Amino acid sequence: SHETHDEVTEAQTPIATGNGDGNGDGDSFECKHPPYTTQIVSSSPLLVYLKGFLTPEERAHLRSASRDAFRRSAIGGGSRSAQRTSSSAYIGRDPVVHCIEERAAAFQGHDVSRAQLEPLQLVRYAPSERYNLHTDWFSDKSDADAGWKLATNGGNRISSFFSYVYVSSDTTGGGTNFPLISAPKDERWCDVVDCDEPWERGVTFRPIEGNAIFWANLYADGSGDQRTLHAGLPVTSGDKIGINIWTRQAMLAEEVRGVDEYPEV
Ligand SMILES: O=C(O)CCC(=O)C(=O)O
Ligand SMILES: [Fe+2]
Repeated sequence: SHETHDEVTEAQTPIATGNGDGNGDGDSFECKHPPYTTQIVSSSPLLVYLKGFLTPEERAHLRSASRDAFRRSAIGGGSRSAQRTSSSAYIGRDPVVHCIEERAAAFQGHDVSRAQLEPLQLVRYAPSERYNLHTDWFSDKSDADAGWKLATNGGNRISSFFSYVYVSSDTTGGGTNFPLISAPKDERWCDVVDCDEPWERGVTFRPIEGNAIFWANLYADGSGDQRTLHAGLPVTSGDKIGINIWTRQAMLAEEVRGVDEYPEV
């Protein structure tokens, strides 16, 4: 219909026209959430697959806004590690980021607010780079600065989104593997799941631009769920950029989240 056509045009034009500085602060941007689809992969722990969670325009913006900010990734405690050989970049809040934050919070229901989200983190992998098996939730034993994280900053990570921002056409490898979650059985999953992996490896999602996985990290009593163990498998060729959206149990201090320049109206 005419209306549908208009919506598509509006969703695509504003970011592209912006003010051209790549900061997403052009005043023409209007947040329009894409009609992404969701499917449950596992109910315990909860793991949901989302198709079309990030639009092509949002992905292009995330890439250009983070281009110069990548540094060798750290793990808990702020240290470099052979466990995680990727580069990461934190991206400041701008209208596009705000829009993605709003979507990520809304997906989790009315009891989760945008103020519980950590600053969004992009992760870039070049060939051979990977992130070995880990959980995203903090355990005070493994994290040198867990006290800082837990006390002042909203507690533990209740959930994670990992979305694929960029996957070069020659990319091989680079799936996201959950060894303790059973792979779904129906062959229709094979468009997003690597069905060539042996079943004892659990489930491996192939990196597909715009799609995302969401999972719950904690049990109802707040303790970490070890079954959420996962890895960013080595990229064997090409490049992969993903984004982490982590939600805490409570609102984060402004010193962590940054002043909210784009409050909800
Ligand atoms: O790269 C991936 O597929 C997963 C990355 C990840 O788990 C993380 O950055 O915490
Ligand atoms: Fe992770």
